[in-house]
Amino acid sequence: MMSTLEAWQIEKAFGRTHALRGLSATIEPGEVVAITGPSGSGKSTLLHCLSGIMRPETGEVYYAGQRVDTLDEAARTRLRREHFGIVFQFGRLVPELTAAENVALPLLFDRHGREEAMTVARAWLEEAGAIEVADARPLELSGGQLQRVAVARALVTAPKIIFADEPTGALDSVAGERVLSLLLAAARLNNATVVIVTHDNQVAAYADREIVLRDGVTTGVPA
Ligand SMILES: Nc1ncnc2c1ncn2[C@@H]1O[C@H](COP(=O)(O)OP(=O)(O)OP(=O)(O)O)[C@@H](O)[C@H]1O
Repeated sequence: MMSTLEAWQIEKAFGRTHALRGLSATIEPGEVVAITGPSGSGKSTLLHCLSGIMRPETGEVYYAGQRVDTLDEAARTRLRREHFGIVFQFGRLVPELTAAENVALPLLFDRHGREEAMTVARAWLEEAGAIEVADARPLELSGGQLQRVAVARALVTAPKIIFADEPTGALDSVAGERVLSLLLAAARLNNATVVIVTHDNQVAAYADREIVLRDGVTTGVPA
């Protein structure tokens, strides 16, 4: 089974809004997949269901052959910490911590010693082109720097799958392209799968495959 990710007929509603309406998708190990589609078509909801942040109401989600959607919160959190890395649009770094401490955090949760965690964190900041801001706090960083730190944090545990929700959405095209190529290069180092939600056709062009959503289901027709 390896690290295949599968969704079978998943449905998720928020009140009367049916964000996902029976969506099925399979993502193979090592694939780079862009989830695209118009605003409100369910892209982020799909990412949240695949990554175990959210549970669909019906349908099934599997990671490496293991059912994910029926796991309780603690087990899904453990799965995310051990196997997944997640990059959000605005970094979502902890403001009180330095960039290096933010990157080290997943390792500290994983019970690594502080010194080792900081060494590995700095190595990933170097890889992400953000070593010069290692000791700065998030409020002192530009959007591009924030996202490079967020990428380093997502990769520090060598995840099997990297989920990114509009990782370049807050950046201009030059900074966005830099963050994206860095994310993909780092993923390749680990043979990781990459699942990116994006509005941006340029970002989608980097993907091996596009999953196009419309009204909570996949469509073969590009948006
Ligand atoms: N937490 C929530 N509470 C209520 N409604 C929600 C919630 N999350 C998503 N929705 C609704 O579900 C639908 C799908 O939202 P989702 O964020 O998945 O779409 P999207 O394709 O990622 O949109 P965008 O490109 O604008 O980010 C939308 O109508 C949205 O308003």
